[in-house]
Amino acid sequence: MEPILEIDGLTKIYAGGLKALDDVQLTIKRGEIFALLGPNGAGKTTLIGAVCGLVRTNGGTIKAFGQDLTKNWRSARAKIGLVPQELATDMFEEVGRFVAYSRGLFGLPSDPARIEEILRSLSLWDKRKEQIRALSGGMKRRVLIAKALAHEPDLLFLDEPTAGVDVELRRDMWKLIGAMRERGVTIILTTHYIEEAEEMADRVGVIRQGKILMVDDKAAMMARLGRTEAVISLVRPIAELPSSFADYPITLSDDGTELCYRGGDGSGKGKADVAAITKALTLAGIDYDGIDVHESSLEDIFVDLVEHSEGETA
Ligand SMILES: Nc1ncnc2c1ncn2[C@@H]1O[C@H](COP(=O)(O)OP(=O)(O)OP(=O)(O)O)[C@@H](O)[C@H]1O
Repeated sequence: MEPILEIDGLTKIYAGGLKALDDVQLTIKRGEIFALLGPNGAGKTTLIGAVCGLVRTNGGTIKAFGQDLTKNWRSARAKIGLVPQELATDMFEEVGRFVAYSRGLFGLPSDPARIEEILRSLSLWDKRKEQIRALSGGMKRRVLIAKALAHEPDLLFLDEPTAGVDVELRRDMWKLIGAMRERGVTIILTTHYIEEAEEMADRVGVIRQGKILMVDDKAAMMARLGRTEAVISLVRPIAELPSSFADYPITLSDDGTELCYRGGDGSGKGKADVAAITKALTLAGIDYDGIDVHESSLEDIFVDLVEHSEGETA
């Protein structure tokens, strides 16, 4: 199927000379949820801004729905929704009017039934006559989502959709994002909460200093870069590792009471290694009284990736 968004060689240099996007290559498939992960200042918002026509780029191409955005910006932009990080609007505006108004901005006729459906799905219907300034932070965020959905976009950008909201609201948001995907909306979200990417995304991209470090299916990324860590506590300290353990990525703690394994590839190899090691310990007459096994999460992988690339680019 034709990708919904194709970004090629995209570069953005801000006025002060800072390269916020550096030859970015990214293809988004229709119907997927794509999570863009990156530390502060990595270029996530700039990338979204470039696709949404808010940031003027210095080079590269952006094709959405098969159209070159630099040549045919308007019709493609009408199919894109953006939920920005912050509300930049007239805070005295009424919720309902604010949301409904955005259809007109994209040349769509008014559709009160559709607006009602969106407001109800976000639990905003009862608040429709309230001024935006009277809402809580989480509710304001829902208003931003409602606004972005009002013109029925096929491609939706959510810039940090759950930053600063409480856990309950975050879970509600995840449900809502899942429901949008059910409707066929392609979703690109940026997040600091790796748990969010782990929960929601089909694919994950990692960006740092304007460069995309890696893009992969979430499951494939965890399988390829995942690690197993295990700490085996010994009953009595040993002076050195028996030579039969030489093939395993194990270290012995300084006091000789703990074996630390760090290996595997996220595919189950690590657990099999740990099982084999415990068997070998028994054979060697070394008693142990505890095993603590930890499979790496997307968070561990992300931290690893960003730290390594820091070493490379510093
Ligand atoms: N208008 C601007 N003028 C100059 N520099 C800018 C401008 N906007 C962003 N930058 C810089 O560009 C870099 C990328 O910023 P961007 O906001 O895209 O990052 P981000 O990944 O969205 O960060 P965060 O997670 O903190 O929101 C940062 O170093 C930022 O300071």
